[in-house]
Amino acid sequence: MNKQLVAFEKIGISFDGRVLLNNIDMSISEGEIVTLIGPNGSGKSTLIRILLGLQAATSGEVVRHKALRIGYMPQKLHIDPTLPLTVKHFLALVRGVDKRQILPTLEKLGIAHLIHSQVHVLSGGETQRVLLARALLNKPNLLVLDEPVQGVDVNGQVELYNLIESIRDELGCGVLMVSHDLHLVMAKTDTVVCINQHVCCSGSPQHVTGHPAYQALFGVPGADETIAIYAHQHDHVHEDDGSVSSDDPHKHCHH
Ligand SMILES: Nc1ncnc2c1ncn2[C@@H]1O[C@H](COP(=O)(O)OP(=O)(O)OP(=O)(O)O)[C@@H](O)[C@H]1O
Repeated sequence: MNKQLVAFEKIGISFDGRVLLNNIDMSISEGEIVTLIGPNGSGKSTLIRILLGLQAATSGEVVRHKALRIGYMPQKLHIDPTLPLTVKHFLALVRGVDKRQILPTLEKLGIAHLIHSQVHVLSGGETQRVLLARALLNKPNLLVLDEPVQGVDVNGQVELYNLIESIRDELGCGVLMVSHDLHLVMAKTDTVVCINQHVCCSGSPQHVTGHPAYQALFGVPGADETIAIYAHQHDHVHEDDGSVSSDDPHKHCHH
Protein backbone atom coordinates (compact mmCIF):
# COMPACT_ATOMS: atom_id res chain seq x y z
CA MET A 1 0.00 0.00 0.00
CA ASN A 2 1.51 3.30 -1.04
CA LYS A 3 1.93 6.05 1.48
CA GLN A 4 -1.00 8.46 1.66
CA LEU A 5 0.27 11.99 1.06
CA VAL A 6 -2.85 14.06 1.52
CA ALA A 7 -6.40 13.46 2.67
CA PHE A 8 -9.23 15.96 2.42
CA GLU A 9 -11.66 15.20 5.22
CA LYS A 10 -15.13 16.69 4.94
CA ILE A 11 -13.82 19.92 3.45
CA GLY A 12 -16.35 22.69 3.04
CA ILE A 13 -16.08 26.32 2.07
CA SER A 14 -18.58 29.14 1.70
CA PHE A 15 -18.15 32.59 0.22
CA ASP A 16 -20.57 35.30 1.30
CA GLY A 17 -23.00 32.68 2.56
CA ARG A 18 -22.85 30.70 -0.70
CA VAL A 19 -21.67 27.12 -0.26
CA LEU A 20 -19.00 26.37 -2.84
CA LEU A 21 -17.59 23.10 -1.53
CA ASN A 22 -19.42 20.74 0.76
CA ASN A 23 -18.19 17.63 2.54
CA ILE A 24 -15.32 16.85 0.16
CA ASP A 25 -13.51 13.61 0.98
CA MET A 26 -10.62 12.49 -1.19
CA SER A 27 -7.01 11.43 -0.88
CA ILE A 28 -3.83 11.11 -2.93
CA SER A 29 -1.12 8.52 -2.36
CA GLU A 30 2.45 8.24 -3.60
CA GLY A 31 2.58 6.96 -7.17
CA GLU A 32 -1.09 7.77 -7.76
CA ILE A 33 -2.40 10.13 -10.45
CA VAL A 34 -5.68 11.70 -9.35
CA THR A 35 -7.61 13.91 -11.74
CA LEU A 36 -10.15 16.40 -10.51
CA ILE A 37 -12.87 17.16 -13.01
CA GLY A 38 -16.01 19.26 -12.85
CA PRO A 39 -17.80 22.07 -14.65
CA ASN A 40 -16.65 25.70 -14.65
CA GLY A 41 -16.96 27.24 -11.23
CA SER A 42 -17.41 23.88 -9.47
CA GLY A 43 -14.62 24.62 -7.01
CA LYS A 44 -11.64 22.71 -8.43
CA SER A 45 -9.14 25.55 -8.15
CA THR A 46 -10.49 26.47 -4.74
CA LEU A 47 -9.83 22.93 -3.52
CA ILE A 48 -6.27 23.22 -4.83
CA ARG A 49 -5.87 26.57 -3.07
CA ILE A 50 -7.02 24.96 0.18
CA LEU A 51 -4.44 22.20 -0.29
CA LEU A 52 -1.72 24.78 -0.91
CA GLY A 53 -2.72 26.66 2.23
CA LEU A 54 -3.69 29.76 0.24
CA GLN A 55 -7.31 29.53 1.27
CA ALA A 56 -8.76 28.44 4.60
CA ALA A 57 -11.59 25.90 4.53
CA THR A 58 -14.76 26.79 6.41
CA SER A 59 -15.08 23.23 7.71
CA GLY A 60 -13.19 19.96 7.59
CA GLU A 61 -9.50 19.27 7.57
CA VAL A 62 -6.63 18.64 5.17
CA VAL A 63 -4.41 15.91 6.60
CA ARG A 64 -0.90 16.17 5.17
CA HIS A 65 1.83 13.55 5.51
CA LYS A 66 4.65 15.00 7.60
CA ALA A 67 7.09 14.53 4.70
CA LEU A 68 4.74 16.12 2.15
CA ARG A 69 6.54 18.30 -0.35
CA ILE A 70 4.40 19.89 -3.03
CA GLY A 71 5.55 21.01 -6.48
CA TYR A 72 2.82 23.29 -7.81
CA MET A 73 2.22 24.15 -11.45
CA PRO A 74 -0.24 27.06 -11.79
CA GLN A 75 -2.65 27.51 -14.70
CA LYS A 76 -0.65 30.36 -16.16
CA LEU A 77 2.64 32.17 -15.96
CA HIS A 78 1.97 35.65 -14.58
CA ILE A 79 4.97 37.74 -15.55
CA ASP A 80 5.12 41.28 -16.90
CA PRO A 81 5.93 40.79 -20.62
CA THR A 82 8.13 43.90 -20.60
CA LEU A 83 10.37 42.37 -17.93
CA PRO A 84 13.45 40.70 -19.46
CA LEU A 85 13.73 37.26 -17.87
CA THR A 86 15.32 34.13 -19.26
CA VAL A 87 14.11 30.63 -18.47
CA LYS A 88 17.29 30.03 -16.48
CA HIS A 89 16.82 33.13 -14.34
CA PHE A 90 13.13 32.39 -13.88
CA LEU A 91 13.94 28.91 -12.57
CA ALA A 92 16.77 30.23 -10.40
CA LEU A 93 14.08 32.17 -8.49
CA VAL A 94 12.73 28.91 -6.98
CA ARG A 95 13.40 29.14 -3.27
CA GLY A 96 16.28 26.91 -2.17
CA VAL A 97 16.85 25.65 -5.72
CA ASP A 98 20.02 23.75 -6.54
CA LYS A 99 21.01 25.68 -9.68
CA ARG A 100 22.95 22.65 -10.99
CA GLN A 101 19.60 20.90 -11.34
CA ILE A 102 18.16 23.46 -13.75
CA LEU A 103 19.74 22.12 -16.95
CA PRO A 104 19.13 18.39 -16.20
CA THR A 105 15.50 19.19 -15.34
CA LEU A 106 15.03 21.06 -18.61
CA GLU A 107 16.69 18.14 -20.44
CA LYS A 108 14.27 15.71 -18.79
CA LEU A 109 11.40 17.81 -20.12
CA GLY A 110 12.91 18.16 -23.61
CA ILE A 111 13.43 21.93 -23.43
CA ALA A 112 17.14 22.31 -22.61
CA HIS A 113 17.52 24.40 -25.78
CA LEU A 114 15.25 27.06 -24.23
CA ILE A 115 17.44 27.75 -21.22
CA HIS A 116 18.52 31.19 -22.47
CA SER A 117 15.18 32.09 -24.09
CA GLN A 118 13.03 34.90 -22.74
CA VAL A 119 10.04 33.42 -20.89
CA HIS A 120 7.52 35.72 -22.58
CA VAL A 121 8.37 34.50 -26.11
CA LEU A 122 7.70 30.83 -25.33
CA SER A 123 4.83 28.95 -26.96
CA GLY A 124 1.96 27.58 -24.86
CA GLY A 125 3.45 24.09 -24.67
CA GLU A 126 6.94 25.41 -23.91
CA THR A 127 5.58 27.64 -21.14
CA GLN A 128 3.78 24.69 -19.54
CA ARG A 129 7.02 22.68 -19.57
CA VAL A 130 8.92 25.52 -17.94
CA LEU A 131 6.24 25.69 -15.25
CA LEU A 132 6.50 21.92 -14.83
CA ALA A 133 10.29 22.27 -14.52
CA ARG A 134 9.78 24.85 -11.78
CA ALA A 135 7.44 22.48 -9.92
CA LEU A 136 9.97 19.63 -10.23
CA LEU A 137 12.87 21.76 -8.98
CA ASN A 138 11.03 21.87 -5.67
CA LYS A 139 11.81 18.11 -5.33
CA PRO A 140 8.17 17.23 -4.72
CA ASN A 141 6.62 13.98 -3.63
CA LEU A 142 3.28 15.47 -4.72
CA LEU A 143 2.88 17.34 -8.00
CA VAL A 144 -0.15 19.61 -8.10
CA LEU A 145 -1.05 20.65 -11.63
CA ASP A 146 -3.87 23.09 -12.28
CA GLU A 147 -4.95 22.52 -15.88
CA PRO A 148 -1.47 21.57 -17.08
CA VAL A 149 -2.37 21.43 -20.79
CA GLN A 150 -4.08 24.80 -21.02
CA GLY A 151 -3.18 26.60 -24.26
CA VAL A 152 -1.55 23.49 -25.74
CA ASP A 153 -2.66 21.82 -28.99
CA VAL A 154 -3.90 18.22 -28.96
CA ASN A 155 -0.56 16.63 -29.92
CA GLY A 156 1.18 18.71 -27.30
CA GLN A 157 -1.44 17.66 -24.74
CA VAL A 158 -0.77 13.96 -25.37
CA GLU A 159 2.96 14.62 -25.03
CA LEU A 160 2.49 16.53 -21.79
CA TYR A 161 0.31 13.83 -20.25
CA ASN A 162 2.89 11.22 -21.31
CA LEU A 163 5.56 13.33 -19.68
CA ILE A 164 3.59 13.66 -16.46
CA GLU A 165 3.08 9.90 -16.39
CA SER A 166 6.78 9.24 -16.95
CA ILE A 167 7.69 11.69 -14.17
CA ARG A 168 5.32 9.81 -11.86
CA ASP A 169 6.91 6.53 -12.91
CA GLU A 170 10.43 7.86 -12.37
CA LEU A 171 9.94 9.76 -9.12
CA GLY A 172 7.10 7.66 -7.68
CA CYS A 173 5.40 10.90 -6.68
CA GLY A 174 1.67 11.48 -6.36
CA VAL A 175 0.01 13.73 -8.92
CA LEU A 176 -3.12 15.80 -8.42
CA MET A 177 -4.34 17.34 -11.67
CA VAL A 178 -7.23 19.59 -12.48
CA SER A 179 -8.58 19.05 -15.95
CA HIS A 180 -11.44 20.13 -18.16
CA ASP A 181 -10.71 17.72 -20.93
CA LEU A 182 -11.68 14.10 -20.34
CA HIS A 183 -10.55 12.32 -23.46
CA LEU A 184 -6.80 12.66 -23.20
CA VAL A 185 -6.27 12.82 -19.48
CA MET A 186 -8.25 9.71 -18.61
CA ALA A 187 -5.78 7.26 -20.10
CA LYS A 188 -3.17 8.68 -17.76
CA THR A 189 -5.24 8.70 -14.60
CA ASP A 190 -5.57 6.18 -11.79
CA THR A 191 -8.43 7.90 -10.01
CA VAL A 192 -10.98 10.46 -11.15
CA VAL A 193 -12.84 12.66 -8.73
CA CYS A 194 -15.77 14.54 -10.22
CA ILE A 195 -16.86 17.51 -8.14
CA ASN A 196 -19.73 19.90 -8.46
CA GLN A 197 -19.88 21.47 -5.03
CA HIS A 198 -19.85 17.95 -3.54
CA VAL A 199 -18.05 14.82 -4.79
CA CYS A 200 -20.42 13.57 -7.50
CA CYS A 201 -18.45 10.39 -7.98
CA SER A 202 -14.94 9.05 -7.86
CA GLY A 203 -13.18 5.94 -9.05
CA SER A 204 -11.12 4.45 -11.83
CA PRO A 205 -11.46 5.74 -15.38
CA GLN A 206 -13.28 3.37 -17.73
CA HIS A 207 -14.47 3.36 -21.31
CA VAL A 208 -17.74 5.03 -22.10
CA THR A 209 -20.64 2.82 -21.24
CA GLY A 210 -22.99 4.71 -23.48
CA HIS A 211 -24.48 7.48 -21.41
CA PRO A 212 -25.86 9.83 -24.09
CA ALA A 213 -25.56 12.96 -21.98
CA TYR A 214 -21.98 12.18 -21.16
CA GLN A 215 -21.11 11.51 -24.81
CA ALA A 216 -22.90 14.68 -25.81
CA LEU A 217 -20.79 16.63 -23.34
CA PHE A 218 -17.44 15.01 -23.90
CA GLY A 219 -17.66 13.37 -27.33
CA VAL A 220 -17.17 9.83 -28.54
CA PRO A 221 -13.78 8.19 -28.08
CA GLY A 222 -11.51 8.01 -31.12
CA ALA A 223 -9.44 5.11 -32.35
CA ASP A 224 -6.25 6.42 -30.73
CA GLU A 225 -5.51 4.03 -27.91
CA THR A 226 -3.99 6.72 -25.72
CA ILE A 227 -7.54 8.07 -25.56
CA ALA A 228 -9.87 6.67 -22.98
CA ILE A 229 -13.11 8.01 -21.65
CA TYR A 230 -14.43 8.00 -18.15
CA ALA A 231 -18.08 7.00 -18.05
CA HIS A 232 -20.10 8.84 -15.50
CA GLN A 233 -23.78 8.21 -14.95
CA HIS A 234 -25.66 10.50 -12.67
CA ASP A 235 -28.58 9.14 -10.73
CA HIS A 236 -29.22 12.38 -8.93
CA VAL A 237 -30.31 15.82 -9.93
CA HIS A 238 -28.41 19.06 -9.49
CA GLU A 239 -30.17 22.32 -8.78
CA ASP A 240 -29.04 25.43 -10.68
CA ASP A 241 -26.55 26.22 -7.91
CA GLY A 242 -24.97 22.75 -8.17
CA SER A 243 -26.52 21.34 -4.99
CA VAL A 244 -28.21 17.93 -5.01
CA SER A 245 -31.97 18.06 -5.20
CA SER A 246 -33.30 17.42 -1.72
CA ASP A 247 -36.17 15.21 -2.87
CA ASP A 248 -33.79 12.98 -4.75
CA PRO A 249 -33.55 9.58 -2.99
CA HIS A 250 -30.17 8.79 -4.60
CA LYS A 251 -27.22 10.83 -3.48
CA HIS A 252 -24.36 9.14 -5.30
CA CYS A 253 -23.27 8.52 -8.86
CA HIS A 254 -22.92 5.13 -10.50
CA HIS A 255 -19.84 4.24 -12.48
N1 LIG B 1 -12.11 34.19 -2.53
C1 LIG B 1 -13.30 34.07 -3.14
N2 LIG B 1 -14.35 34.87 -2.79
C2 LIG B 1 -15.54 34.73 -3.37
N3 LIG B 1 -15.83 33.83 -4.35
C3 LIG B 1 -14.83 33.03 -4.74
C4 LIG B 1 -13.52 33.10 -4.16
N4 LIG B 1 -12.73 32.15 -4.74
C5 LIG B 1 -13.51 31.52 -5.65
N5 LIG B 1 -14.76 32.03 -5.66
C6 LIG B 1 -15.87 31.59 -6.49
O1 LIG B 1 -16.00 30.20 -6.38
C7 LIG B 1 -16.42 29.63 -7.60
C8 LIG B 1 -15.53 28.47 -7.96
O2 LIG B 1 -14.27 28.94 -8.36
P1 LIG B 1 -13.11 27.94 -8.77
O3 LIG B 1 -12.07 28.78 -9.44
O4 LIG B 1 -12.69 27.12 -7.61
O5 LIG B 1 -13.82 26.98 -9.82
P2 LIG B 1 -13.19 25.98 -10.89
O6 LIG B 1 -13.94 24.70 -10.76
O7 LIG B 1 -11.71 25.92 -10.72
O8 LIG B 1 -13.59 26.73 -12.21
P3 LIG B 1 -12.94 26.71 -13.68
O9 LIG B 1 -13.15 25.34 -14.21
O10 LIG B 1 -13.74 27.71 -14.40
O11 LIG B 1 -11.49 27.08 -13.53
C9 LIG B 1 -16.44 30.75 -8.61
O12 LIG B 1 -17.78 31.14 -8.78
C10 LIG B 1 -15.61 31.82 -7.96
O13 LIG B 1 -16.05 33.10 -8.36
